[in-house]
Amino acid sequence: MITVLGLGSIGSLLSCKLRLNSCRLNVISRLSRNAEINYKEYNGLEHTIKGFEVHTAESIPPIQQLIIATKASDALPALESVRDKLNEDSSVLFLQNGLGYLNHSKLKTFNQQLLISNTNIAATLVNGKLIESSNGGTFNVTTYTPSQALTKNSEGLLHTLASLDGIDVKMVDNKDFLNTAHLKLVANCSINALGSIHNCKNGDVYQLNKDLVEGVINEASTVLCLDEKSTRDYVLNVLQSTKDNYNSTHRDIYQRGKRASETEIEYINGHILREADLRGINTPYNRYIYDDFMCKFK
Ligand SMILES: NC(=O)C1=CN([C@@H]2O[C@H](COP(=O)(O)OP(=O)(O)OC[C@H]3O[C@@H](n4cnc5c(N)ncnc54)[C@H](OP(=O)(O)O)[C@@H]3O)[C@@H](O)[C@H]2O)C=CC1
Ligand SMILES: CC(C)(CO)C(=O)C(=O)O
Repeated sequence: MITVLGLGSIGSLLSCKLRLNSCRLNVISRLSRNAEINYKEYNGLEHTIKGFEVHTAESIPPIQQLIIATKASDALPALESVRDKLNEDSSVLFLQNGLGYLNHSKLKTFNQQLLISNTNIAATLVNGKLIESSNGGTFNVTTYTPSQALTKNSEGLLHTLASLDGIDVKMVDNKDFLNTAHLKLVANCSINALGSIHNCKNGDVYQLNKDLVEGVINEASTVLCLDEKSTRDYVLNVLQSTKDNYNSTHRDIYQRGKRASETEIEYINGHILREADLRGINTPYNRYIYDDFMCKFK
């Protein structure tokens, strides 16, 4: 059985899709929440989704297959909070945006199989209502430890994920994963901070910030050694396919009242700045966006 840790936008979306597929699941939330989600599918169909149990980390039964659906900075503390509920053969899937948050020696103390992924599905939870704002999407998945064979629980978890409506799961090797993660990072570098600064949907980011978006794509492609044209095509495609979404950082700022330093921008534009620094590359557009965001929401 799958356990979803974190009942925000993506955790709720996966929980709803699992329930619509008649899968049994447990969810973990820090707040006591109603075990009911009002879900509006991308195609406009609305449902009230029930039938899953909301637990705390303390009350959750033993976990076989875990999806960590928190923000990047919460992912390791969240995993730690359920350490004693995992068995040796449990499987854990990360899906966070951003890079650098898993570079922690603590992860090596987990014997369970860890899977890392990036995804282009999109959703927003507004006032208790979950709005799906992408027409499905893909999870690019790899094992955290390179070239590991999948365990039974990992296979089961990915098989269930792939059976959900609109969800595609691609198992890739570590090199290809890094490539997809880098592309996704450039999309997030172009969208999340700017969408928050301008308080706009993804679909309006480009028109409002054409020069900045083009500058960020150019810089990030250089830093991450990506082909600039295909990176640009990828970013424009994400902007279009998620045009009705307020990005996940926007929600942290406007709905949760988080400060800039508590958001994922540190692992998004911040990651590019750190990599650029290491390699002596000048990234004025990224620097401008990062500083503007940090100053505006300090
Ligand atoms: N939203 C989107 O469209 C997309 C998001 N992503 C990525 O997916 C990840 C999740 O994003 P999103 O769903 O938007 O984020 P949200 O902030 O909406 O949800 C995160 C949830 O995690 C919960 N949480 C954090 N720590 C714990 C913990 N220790 N125990 C239990 N619950 C915890 C938070 O709970 P609490 O309410 O208590 O703070 C919150 O409900 C992020 O990395 C994001 O960048 C990727 C693609 C698209
Ligand atoms: C794909 C996108 C930009 C969707 O909004 C996202 O990853 C996010 O919101 O963080």
